[in-house]
Parts: sequence; C-alpha cells; structure tokens
Amino acid sequence: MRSPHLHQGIRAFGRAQQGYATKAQHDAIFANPRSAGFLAAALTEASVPTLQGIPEVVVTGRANAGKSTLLNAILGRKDLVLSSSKPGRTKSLNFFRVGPDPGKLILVDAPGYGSRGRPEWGQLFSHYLGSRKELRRVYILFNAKHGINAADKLMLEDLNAQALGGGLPWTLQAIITKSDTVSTRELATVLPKLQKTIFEVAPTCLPPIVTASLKHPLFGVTEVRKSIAEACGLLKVDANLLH
Ligand SMILES: Nc1nc2c(ncn2[C@@H]2O[C@H](COP(=O)(O)OP(=O)(O)OP(=O)(O)O)[C@@H](O)[C@H]2O)c(=O)[nH]1
Ligand SMILES: [Mg+2]
Repeated sequence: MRSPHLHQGIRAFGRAQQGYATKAQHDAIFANPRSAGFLAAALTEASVPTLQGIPEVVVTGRANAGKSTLLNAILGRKDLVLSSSKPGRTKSLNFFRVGPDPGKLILVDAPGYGSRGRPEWGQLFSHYLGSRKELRRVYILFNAKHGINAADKLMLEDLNAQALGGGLPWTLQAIITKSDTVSTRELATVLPKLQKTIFEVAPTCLPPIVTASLKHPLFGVTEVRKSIAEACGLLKVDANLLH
C-alpha cells in the first residue's frame, strides 16, 4: 500500500509543475486516445521525420526501465507503443502523434541504453538531441527497484551538460518508474536517495515524477501528462489563479 502522504506529495509536485493551468486544458490534450497515432520509426539520422514544428518530448532510460509502457499509459492506449519483458525491445526512435493529424504534440520513444543498448542507437540519440528544434523536454526514466547505475550517471551527466550548453531549448526531467514493485516503506527510503543522486549528477534536472504505468490503478501518469503539456507550452496560465 502506498501512503496517502506520498500521493499528496506527488500531487502537490504535479500542481507546482502545471504553472497554474486549468484542468480543462490538460484534459483536452489527451482526451481522445483513439486520435493518437504512430508516425514514424527512425533507424538513421536521415530517417528522423520532419514534423512541421509540432512540440515534442522524448523518453530515455536503461533498457527495460518502462519507457514504452509509460508512453502507452500517457496515450491512454494498451499497445500502440510496443513493449516487452525482454530488455532491448525498442530499436529505433519511434514517433507518436497526440491528437488528430497533424497532432498537438509528439511523443518519442527511444531505445534503452546500458548493457543491452547498441552504440549506433546512442549515436542516433545524440544526433537527435543536438539537432531536433521541436524538442521541448527529455525525460530520463529510472526503475524504482534498480536505482541509478554507472550507465545512468553517464547519461545524466551528458544530458545535464547538453541542457546547460544552451544549444537547443529542451529541459530535463526524471521519472521514477515501476513504483508498484516496491513497498511504500522502501519507496520512502529510496526516493530521497534517488533525488539526491539525480541532483548531484544533474543539477538542471527537474524533480522526479513517480509512476506506475502497467496496471490499474495507474499512478503519476496524470502528472507526467501535465508536465508534457507544460513543457510543450500548451497550458495557458489562468490569470485568476495567480491572485
Ligand atoms: N510492474 C510494473 N511493470 C512495468 C511497469 N512499466 C513497465 N513494466 C514492465 O517492464 C518491462 C519493460 O517495459 P518496457 O516498457 O518495454 O521497457 P522499455 O524501457 O521500453 O524497454 P526497452 O525498449 O527494451 O529499452 C515490461 O515487462 C513491462 O510490462 C510498471 O510501471 N510496473
Ligand atoms: Mg521500449
């Protein structure tokens, strides 16, 4: 059982990220799961699609961290994004549209890094990060049970340096996945440690959102949706709420 305090804490964090947006705006963006669609799979730099300036976010993380499963939960779909219990399932940069054509925003799934990752996937991802003008946020996922290893630290350091470099305007945020696989007690110990490590390695990284995205009740997915909408500049501030 998760503690109500954890729920409250995460909700409060979610609110803080929304920039005082109204609920209706956020609901409208992800309201119709059937209108979402697969757009393209890129295996090479040349095959990264041109998508007419629609804002975009991408997920990264170790193989098997839960990237594809989280994207399905965000889209409100069961298997639009292919996932697997076997690490190394996603082998290309996969682009998904949210909303009817041409889409309100684009979600990008990426191959996992670490022992199951391949160098060419890393090269494609680096090129994408350094050149994608539409990219608004990079989400880095960590499995609550497995924590942060050397490969994660390298990736975090690299992303932090790129975010600081100021080349392109994307921001970085962490997501702790599979929170349903650890007890509330464990989570209470693990979370502050993860947060501390993330901040030490990547000071520009926005505070983590905790999720469980495989089975209902889903957890933290609403917060991730709001974060995405905010990063993509799709939430307008309600002036009444600022006073
Ligand atoms: N219990 C639980 N299992 C999850 C969760 N998210 C993903 N999984 C499982 O973890 C495994 C890997 O999920 P994927 O979404 O394919 O992971 P990925 O990061 O996309 O993996 P690669 O594409 O191989 O890098 C699958 O068996 C999922 O069902 C979660 O929140 N809770
Ligand atoms: Mg995947």
